[in-house]
Amino acid sequence: MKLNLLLNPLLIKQVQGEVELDISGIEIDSRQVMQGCLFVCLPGTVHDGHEFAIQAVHAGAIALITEKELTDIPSHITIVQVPDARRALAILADVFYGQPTSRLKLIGVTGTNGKTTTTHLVEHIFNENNKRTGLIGTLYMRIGNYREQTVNTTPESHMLQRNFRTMLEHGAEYAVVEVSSHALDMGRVRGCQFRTAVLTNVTHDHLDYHASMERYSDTKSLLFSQLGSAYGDESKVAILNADDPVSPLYARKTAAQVITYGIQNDADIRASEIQMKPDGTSLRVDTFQGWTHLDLKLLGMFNVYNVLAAIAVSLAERIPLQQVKQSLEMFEGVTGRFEPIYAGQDFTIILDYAHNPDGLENVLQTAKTMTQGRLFCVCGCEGDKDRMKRPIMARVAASYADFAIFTSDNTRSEEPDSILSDMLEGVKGGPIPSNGYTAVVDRREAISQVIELARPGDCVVIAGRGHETHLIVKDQRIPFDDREVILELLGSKTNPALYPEKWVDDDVGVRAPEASL
Ligand SMILES: CC(=O)N[C@H]1[C@@H](OP(=O)(O)OP(=O)(O)OC[C@H]2O[C@@H](n3ccc(=O)[nH]c3=O)[C@H](O)[C@@H]2O)O[C@H](CO)[C@@H](O)[C@@H]1O[C@H](C)C(=O)N[C@@H](C)C(=O)N[C@H](CCC(=O)O)C(=O)O
Ligand SMILES: Nc1ncnc2c1ncn2[C@@H]1O[C@H](COP(=O)(O)OP(=O)(O)OP(=O)(O)O)[C@@H](O)[C@H]1O
Repeated sequence: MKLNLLLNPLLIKQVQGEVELDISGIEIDSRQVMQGCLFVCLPGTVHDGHEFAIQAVHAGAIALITEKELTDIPSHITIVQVPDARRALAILADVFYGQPTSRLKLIGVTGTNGKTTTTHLVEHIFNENNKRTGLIGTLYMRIGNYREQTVNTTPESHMLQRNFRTMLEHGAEYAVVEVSSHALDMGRVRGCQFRTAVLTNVTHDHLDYHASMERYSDTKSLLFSQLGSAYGDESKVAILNADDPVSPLYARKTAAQVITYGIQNDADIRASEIQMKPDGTSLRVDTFQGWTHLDLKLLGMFNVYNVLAAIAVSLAERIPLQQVKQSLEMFEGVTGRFEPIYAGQDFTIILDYAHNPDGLENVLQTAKTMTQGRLFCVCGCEGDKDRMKRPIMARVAASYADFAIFTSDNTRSEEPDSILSDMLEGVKGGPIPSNGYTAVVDRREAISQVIELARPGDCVVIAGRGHETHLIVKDQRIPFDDREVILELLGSKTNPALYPEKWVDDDVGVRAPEASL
């Protein structure tokens, strides 16, 4: 596409050089630049993209979008100075990829927990009902059998728009996308024409970035205010969790029609008669399209909320309730989200992605209701992220589990001991139940200990990492997959020849190591 066409909608401070250029792509990372690219210099949290402009030119960039004047750039390179490079990036990406969201029916899901599960539920229902649907989120971008890996839950706007374009090329009618608070804050979804916005919930997370819950909640509400205030042929819908206290404020911020869902409070779509079983959940759902009974394979009250949100999205798209029911009852769950791992052992192991207080509490609450014996939990907290949630998560784990092992997650630049100390602050001397806990720095060792402790009827929750296959330690990505570790350790436990004699003791109290580092 010609640079001058791309620049048309932009507010520009200054242009230096030729604009009748053919642009082959848009890039924000000098290491990804190809010949003929337009390189957008973004100020970042670690670096300033302007510092890499010359590398981008050497890699093949023929034009630059900048916020500052650059001095060392060869004169044949076009430099376009704009007031705000991030805003410019969103507009450029939208134009470059042919405004794909004006042709896709776009559904955005935001919230602290449940985005991945809800987007997968929506994708599943839509695909089952012959509405070809693409998905973007923490796990991947996918449409049909085509998949691409994503670095962020919500990619930067140039990647996002490229993904939408790919979906259109694969025949998508709908796109369902997880919208993180970081993405809303950084304007990654600016330019996206959302048709439906969904809120799962707002609870404590990411306060390293957003600083306060007020700020975090305000950022999430942007998805709803950005639905726009025009009423065209297509009606915009905001789907809100009636049991979350932020919802009335979010309703006020949007001009769209509102559908509420919930369990406790009055709602347009409401679940009742909820029964948790070992292999699923049954419930009654009352909607503005009548009522039905559901027998889900999903476990957990939190998943009832995710299902209600997905029902709301589906009914807004006029999919009949009975068809929604049939699709939901076939849904098997999402990888690493309350996923039972079975390798012939005589106790339950749940692999889960809960990495904040509310997620962990929900998961352990659910696990407790299905457990006849003792409940064990392995969990950790990430380094260089929200320190405030560490003691809270430890307290949650120790309150619900009969025995909790605190261990390492992505430690990044921090020392594992220091993260564990922060966690232990939450259980030391506080008014928590007298359940046992310990801290084991090595994650594999922590999982090994808990598996050895488990006996028939017990349940082990390995939380925090779900689908992840690497641990980030300093600046290294070290292969570590909880699922593989669990299966490997179960292999030795379920194989009697390898079963270690020393673990035959059944008394957790005696075996629990000291509750200190
Ligand atoms: C805090 C944050 O969001 N950081 C994002 C940001 O990185 P950054 O600001 O640190 O970038 P930087 O390293 O300072 O570099 C600044 C600029 O220089 C460029 N650069 C840098 C080095 C170089 O050699 N050449 C070069 O051109 C970079 O590409 C960038 O454009 O821009 C990068 C490129 O788009 C993102 O990948 C990166 O996300 C990182 C991986 C991240 O962890 N983000 C998290 C906080 C995040 O966004 N999470 C949410 C979900 C959270 C959740 O719900 O759990 C998400 O949507 O993923
Ligand atoms: N509606 C919900 N309410 C509370 N906790 C939930 C809910 N849904 C899922 N969880 C818990 O949160 C974990 C993450 O779920 P999911 O991946 O669907 O959320 P997410 O919002 O996509 O998370 P992330 O943004 O970190 O990728 C699950 O493993 C489960 O423990």
